[in-house]
Amino acid sequence: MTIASPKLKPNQKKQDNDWRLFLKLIPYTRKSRGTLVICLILLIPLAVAGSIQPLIVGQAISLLKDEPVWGFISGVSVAQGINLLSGLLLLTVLIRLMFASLQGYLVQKIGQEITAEVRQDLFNHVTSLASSFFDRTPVGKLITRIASDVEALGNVFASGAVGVVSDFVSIVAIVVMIYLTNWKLASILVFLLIPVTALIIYFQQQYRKANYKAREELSKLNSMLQENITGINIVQLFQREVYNGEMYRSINERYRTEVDKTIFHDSAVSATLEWIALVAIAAVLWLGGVFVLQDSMTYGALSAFILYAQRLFNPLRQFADKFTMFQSGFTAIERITELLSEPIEIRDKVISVAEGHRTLVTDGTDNSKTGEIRFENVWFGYKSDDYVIKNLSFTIAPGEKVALVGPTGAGKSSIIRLLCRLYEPTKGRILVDGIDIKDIPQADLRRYIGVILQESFLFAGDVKRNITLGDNYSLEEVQEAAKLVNIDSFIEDLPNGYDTVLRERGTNLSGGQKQLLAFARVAIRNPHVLILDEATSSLDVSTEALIQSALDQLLINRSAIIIAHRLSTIRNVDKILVLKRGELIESGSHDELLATKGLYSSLYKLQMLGS
Ligand SMILES: Nc1ncnc2c1ncn2[C@@H]1O[C@H](COP(=O)(O)OP(=O)(O)OP(=O)(O)O)[C@@H](O)[C@H]1O
Repeated sequence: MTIASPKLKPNQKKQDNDWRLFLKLIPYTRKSRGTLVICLILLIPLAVAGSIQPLIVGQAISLLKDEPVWGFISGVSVAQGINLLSGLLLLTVLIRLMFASLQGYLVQKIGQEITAEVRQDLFNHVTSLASSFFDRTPVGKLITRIASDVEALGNVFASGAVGVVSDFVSIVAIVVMIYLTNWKLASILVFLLIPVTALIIYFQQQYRKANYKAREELSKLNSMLQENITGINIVQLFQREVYNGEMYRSINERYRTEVDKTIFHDSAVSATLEWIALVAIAAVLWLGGVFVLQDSMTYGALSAFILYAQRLFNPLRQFADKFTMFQSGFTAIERITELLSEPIEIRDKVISVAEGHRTLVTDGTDNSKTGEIRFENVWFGYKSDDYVIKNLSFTIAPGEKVALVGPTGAGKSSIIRLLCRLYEPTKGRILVDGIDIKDIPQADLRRYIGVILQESFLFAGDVKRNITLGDNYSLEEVQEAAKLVNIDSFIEDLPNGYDTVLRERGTNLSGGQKQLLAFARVAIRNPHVLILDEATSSLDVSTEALIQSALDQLLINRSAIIIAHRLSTIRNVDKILVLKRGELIESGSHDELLATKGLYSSLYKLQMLGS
């Protein structure tokens, strides 16, 4: 399920936007619809029980003052009447107590269900977004949205949503009751409601604006915190603690200022209501006193009225409190919607049945005829006007080993990212076994190609899980893969072998050790094409030799693209493609390129001189 909507900026909001935002959540209530209906039905007994309580108190006072009372207590003694009325009052209290707790529980439950579903949708959506999205979005910002915005939304449902409806029903019930009791006094109260409502709406709007800004500042604050924790080594090595602390302080200060504004507007609502409630009670006492003196109103009715006046402002105050939460909730929905409507730029092509699926051969044992890679006039730039790959064309035949060589920033890694479809070419086509990669489901493509990067990411969990990554491989298969890349003895030497628990991001392993696991991770998947992007550069010479001999095994009958700065490691490949600023400038075998005396030959000679 996804919420798709045009992006909303805070200053573009129209009045009805709040409700439009709210409606976006309706699909999420589908599962809890039954519970929601029960909550709404419970509102009726709750409102009725609440609104007759002042009347019962009024009747008791009338009974004591010998004024006209309800029929069923007029024929009994005062003591009996008081007993009956107390019993009735107790009953209403019990009804409210019972139903209010049941309703509270059910509403919380619905809130949690909806929140969980929104959170899941956000996770699924964010993990489907293309790399370019992550290039421009700070991690802390994403985490804030997924964690605290969803939480704010949860709070709306947990105590706000049905609560507001219940407050509204209470207000309506009280208004009906007071009009039935005395329309003149009732009109004073209702008249006072008008300026109160206007003031509340004004303060709420201000609150909403401040809240949006506060959330934005919180995102920035979290981004910075996340950056500093992730890069803690650099922060400490370059003594950036004080400098970064100052930057953090200034964002923190801005966040505090915005939160202050939200608190001010929130308190302003409560203070206004407090003040108006007192004015209302004074007005009722004054005018009601006059009516009692003129004998046009009973003491009992006046007492009931004073209680009503208090109660009318109570739900209004709660209404205002919840409105604050609602405003935070709307801000949260707005920001969540923004993220959910972030387009998934790289999608699998929808293929009609007639067209048929074009999938790669992934389960054959003979890899020698598969794994052809062709770039056809490919152009690509991370920014639209700045090409880092320019009109690139080359073909890698099945089983061929090709090295990409070139100075830093020449575009070698970008070629790999394009081939794995982490980014889309701006122009041109990339084909694998004659099929445009846009026509291949991403999962198939990425299963077909095994990539080992310079630095591998490890997840918290044990060694085995870091190799299987949740796929269904037996321990024997994992051991076999480890043996294939010569790292079985390394794993067996770990404290608990394959069950050794790795900490987050694998910090209890060295850079080279992490890399070894990455080799097993790819080997177990038996890919048709192997890509090594500076994969062995973090290994010491003897480990590299060990891995290299394993790699030679792994590379048999498989196409491979190898990126290496140490040119001595790629001497034996079938073909070397030399890139400079995104362009292919030389191509051929090691010997051919040396003979042409171009960029490759000068790079190679420089390295030979160095060593
Ligand atoms: N995520 C990104 N966003 C914007 N520009 C990028 C991004 N990644 C790389 N670039 C730019 O693209 C160009 C090519 O980068 P690429 O990583 O492909 O080079 P490379 O040849 O692999 O370099 P190296 O040998 O240093 O790894 C560089 O100029 C780099 O600044």
